[in-house]
Amino acid sequence: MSLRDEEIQSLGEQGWFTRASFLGEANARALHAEAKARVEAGLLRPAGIRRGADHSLNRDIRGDFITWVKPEEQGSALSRLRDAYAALGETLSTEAYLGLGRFDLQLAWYPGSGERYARHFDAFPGQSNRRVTAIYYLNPDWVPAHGGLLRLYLEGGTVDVEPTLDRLLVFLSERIEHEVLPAHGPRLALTAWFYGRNAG
Ligand SMILES: O=C(O)CCC(=O)C(=O)O
Ligand SMILES: [Fe+2]
Repeated sequence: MSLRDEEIQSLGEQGWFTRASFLGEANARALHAEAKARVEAGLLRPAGIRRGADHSLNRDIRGDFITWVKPEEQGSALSRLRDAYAALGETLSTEAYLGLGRFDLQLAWYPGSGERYARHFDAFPGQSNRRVTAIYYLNPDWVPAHGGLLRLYLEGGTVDVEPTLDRLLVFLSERIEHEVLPAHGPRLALTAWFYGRNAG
């Protein structure tokens, strides 16, 4: 894969870019079916943020359900996405000089009863080797009333990204604070966190 000039420029200047169509509709629909099957098989667990000494989950801060996606069968749509993310990481390293290494892949599902994920960073300078966050959205039936927009907090104000089928969003994990607004329809995404090349 290759990055467009405006994507490299946006990443360098603003710390993010989005591409409305990443793998094409047929691939996106196949991925949606595989992701949904994992949800329906009961493989996802409440994410949440640990709250104090009792370690209970604060679902008001983070209401999604997640599972880590391990390397999967060749030929599956998920393995094609993993390959596409690997190619994205290499391209970001060569064309945007980001020096990325391996990545973790997570499937996240918001059932759609108003769950959200409060404003946060994915990484803090010096505390983590997470360098780049890439999110691929899988919501074929999304309409504005479903909400679940990803709000980015930028220097000049906020930008809201629609979690529509086949959309890719890429941002610098340490630089872009963001928030998932309440989801009133089912919301699926596959997120990759890329680590620095020298990370353990
Ligand atoms: O799904 C999204 O749009 C963002 C999720 C998120 O911020 C996270 O998992 O850290
Ligand atoms: Fe995040």
